Amino acid sequence: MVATHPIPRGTRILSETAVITMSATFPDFDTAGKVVDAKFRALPDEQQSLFLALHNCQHTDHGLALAIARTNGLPFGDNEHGVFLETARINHSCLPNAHHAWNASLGQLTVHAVEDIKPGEEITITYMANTPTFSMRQNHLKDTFGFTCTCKLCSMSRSRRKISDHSLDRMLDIESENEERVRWGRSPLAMLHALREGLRLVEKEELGITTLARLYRDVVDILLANADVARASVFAKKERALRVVMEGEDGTRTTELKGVMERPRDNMRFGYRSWDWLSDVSEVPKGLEEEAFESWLWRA
Ligand SMILES: C[S@@+](CC[C@H](N)C(=O)[O-])C[C@H]1O[C@@H](n2cnc3c(N)ncnc32)[C@H](O)[C@@H]1O
Repeated sequence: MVATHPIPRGTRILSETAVITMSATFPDFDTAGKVVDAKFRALPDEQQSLFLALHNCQHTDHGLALAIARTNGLPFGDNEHGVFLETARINHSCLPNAHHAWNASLGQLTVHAVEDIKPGEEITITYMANTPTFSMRQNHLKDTFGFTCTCKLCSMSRSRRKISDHSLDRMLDIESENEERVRWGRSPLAMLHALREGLRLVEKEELGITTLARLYRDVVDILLANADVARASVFAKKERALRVVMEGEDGTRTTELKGVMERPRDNMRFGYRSWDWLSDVSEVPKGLEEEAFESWLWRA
């Protein structure tokens, strides 16, 4: 999919309804093949033709409809995958210029430009939930989608890639260490400081808005879970600014963050781990120098 005119950052490029949906956790391929085939046959002729024209890079042992659905399906909502006929035409980049998100109020998938896109430039999204190291990305994309990625991140010089991989490796460690801490309900302060390190790496490696927003989301969650409403409201504002670009004002997460900023105690995550850091929005310090404010913000 290629831009035919300039697309400013934050523009909603498209929003669309799925033609076929399936549970992300289907019982077995045989059942899934039959279910997806029945859904395909129920489509109007025009949609059937558009669906059949989509790329297929999967085995067809369980039917062509399932193979096409697996090549083109995107996760959405709570635990579903859907085929969206237009979005399915968008290629992958590990540093994409667009972002896809499920918009619950519209019941549609939206795609937003996250950078200014020039006429003639390809529009790209990421097919991955995070950005692992070069070889992990290459192997995953080759195995699942059958292509060799040559995006900006994957075509760096060998020496530059080594530095990038070092940071990405550390990011993976930070995220898995934090998952462990969440599982055992331990060390919110260590989690917070690990995320601060992660955010610095994202900025250093220019990993883009999607990774930045994902880390901010974790920060907001940790603060809310420990009842630190003052800091959560500051980070919610930072994350919301990114989500407006990625998902629009009516985006599901954008709307949730507005709630966190205005009525943090109503959020279901408020205090669910502890009340150890209980604070009030009125406690956000005013008039501090940047360094002192950052120090307060990160509980440094
Ligand atoms: C969901 S489809 C994307 C749209 C597809 N290119 C089309 O024309 O319909 C996924 C397939 O597109 C191709 N593709 C996606 N991103 C690519 C990339 N960065 N480089 C090469 N091929 C890519 C691969 O063949 C992949 O299996």
